[in-house]
Amino acid sequence: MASSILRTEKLCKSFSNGGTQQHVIKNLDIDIIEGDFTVIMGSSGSGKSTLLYALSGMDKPTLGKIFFGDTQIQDYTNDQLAQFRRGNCGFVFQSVYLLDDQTVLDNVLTGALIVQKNTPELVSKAKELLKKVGLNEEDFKKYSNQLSGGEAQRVGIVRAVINDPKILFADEPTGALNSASSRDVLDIFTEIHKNGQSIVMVTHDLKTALRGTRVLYLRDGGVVGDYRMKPYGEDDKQERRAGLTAFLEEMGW
Ligand SMILES: Nc1ncnc2c1ncn2[C@@H]1O[C@H](COP(=O)(O)OP(=O)(O)OP(=O)(O)O)[C@@H](O)[C@H]1O
Repeated sequence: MASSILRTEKLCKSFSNGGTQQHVIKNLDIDIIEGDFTVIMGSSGSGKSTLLYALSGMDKPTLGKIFFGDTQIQDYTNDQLAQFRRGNCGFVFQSVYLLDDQTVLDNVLTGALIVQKNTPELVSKAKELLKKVGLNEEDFKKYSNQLSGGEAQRVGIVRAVINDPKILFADEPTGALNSASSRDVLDIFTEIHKNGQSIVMVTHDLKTALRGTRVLYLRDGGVVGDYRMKPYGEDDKQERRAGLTAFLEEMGW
């Protein structure tokens, strides 16, 4: 049976903007299921990134509870949250932020060494993952200014999964890429998900959302729509697109 990996109870996140309180997330109860590829959508400013940051321990909620498995993380200190993130979460953002003075391989290893020992097995794993995303031995020695945007994002994904995170969080991972690179990156997400990785991804892009198995639609600080799809590739592409489009139209997207 599908089990919950991340759950919120009455989650609230507010910001003080120019003296007024802006309530972005309001009493939100959601349940993220292990093994799902959950996509968070909603109009601009609906709080998608805010929710992702709260769920992943990058930011603290204003009120409410966040359960990661049986562990509640909402009252963690910044140090505890940092430790929690290192042990449980991987992150892919629109901008990759590779270290300029390190090679591709060292960028991946630097992320890994935060929680793992530098062993020949770790180096082999990093190389194997880099090869899986289409990079070769020559690419491993390159610096970030020698990579295309798509290549850099693929390195970013390897860096995010090298520590086997329980959840991979992504915020508009194809936002800065052209359509060919976007497709390559989305194919990698599909492959990672097929291998059992739980993913939570924010996007405003239909093609990206089509890769998910569940789409949560945010409005007025809450989830107003919850749409399910089969894993990508297991159904007719046109029907899948038509189904998701109809759902999003109903949501007023
Ligand atoms: N650190 C912050 N301080 C103050 N206000 C913030 C902060 N972060 C987000 N907000 C506000 O919260 C609201 C939701 O922002 P958020 O970035 O979560 O929306 P979004 O749905 O991801 O938007 P977009 O699709 O445009 O990226 C916005 O009005 C934003 O100005």
